Amino acid sequence: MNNEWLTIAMPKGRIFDEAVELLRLAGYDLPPEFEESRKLIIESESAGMRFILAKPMDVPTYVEHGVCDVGVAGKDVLIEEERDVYELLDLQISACYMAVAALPGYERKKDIAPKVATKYPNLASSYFRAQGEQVEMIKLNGSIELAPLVGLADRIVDIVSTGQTLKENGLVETEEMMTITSRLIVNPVSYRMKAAAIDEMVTRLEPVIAKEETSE
Ligand SMILES: Nc1ncnc2c1ncn2[C@@H]1O[C@H](COP(=O)(O)OP(=O)(O)OP(=O)(O)O)[C@@H](O)[C@H]1O
Ligand SMILES: O=P(O)(O)OC[C@H]1O[C@H](OP(=O)(O)OP(=O)(O)O)[C@H](O)[C@@H]1O
Repeated sequence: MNNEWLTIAMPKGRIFDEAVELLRLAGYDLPPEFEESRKLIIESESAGMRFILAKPMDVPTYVEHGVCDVGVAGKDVLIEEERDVYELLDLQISACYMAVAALPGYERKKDIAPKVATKYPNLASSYFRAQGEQVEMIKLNGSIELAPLVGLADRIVDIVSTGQTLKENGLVETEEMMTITSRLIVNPVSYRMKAAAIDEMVTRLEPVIAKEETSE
């Protein structure tokens, strides 16, 4: 393994294709096996880069521990995970937003803390704390919209993109909390030791992001 190379933590799933496209537009030569393979470590000799393919929620962990120099992670994941990493760039991909939702007509009962189901307990707790509202958090790992339907929770905090999941499950959005996009993050030590390669990456990505933004 060449230690001069940049090691990049890429999120598998939704963000992956858009992140790969951005890197290719920035001029990085990525192997065609990227999109097809089941390999979890992929190297590009011409780009001088090694990619590891991780679960989106784990990307900041790989970067914080320094096994990856940089990574691509949703702002939602960065807020939830609170890892010791620097955020370098808003890549403006995989845009969505975080919202509070409930069954129509839901009203908070006096003196009882409402139950909130979410995949993002830290993010949701700080949001409600900032609002001065006491809630009981129920951590789920997916199918969050199910919780109010079966009486597990009064409200949910979850990502909304098209709104289709809320609609099809008869839920309504009560508060829009924050917009979410994917970010380029870096390990603080890597940022000092591999400053030239990381700065070059930012310099190459910036015009591509701006161009993508104006073409939307
Ligand atoms: N509609 C959406 N739902 C969820 N995440 C979205 C959506 N649109 C964009 N995103 C971004 O994609 C990331 C999640 O990607 P993905 O759904 O592939 O991972 P995941 O939630 O860990 O998946 P799973 O647990 O289903 O494997 C989020 O962190 C968010 O930044
Ligand atoms: O507004 P929409 O376009 O409908 O997208 C939002 C839905 O997508 C995500 O779920 P995902 O598909 O990742 O499944 P999950 O429930 O297993 O997390 C998210 O948690 C919402 O449920």
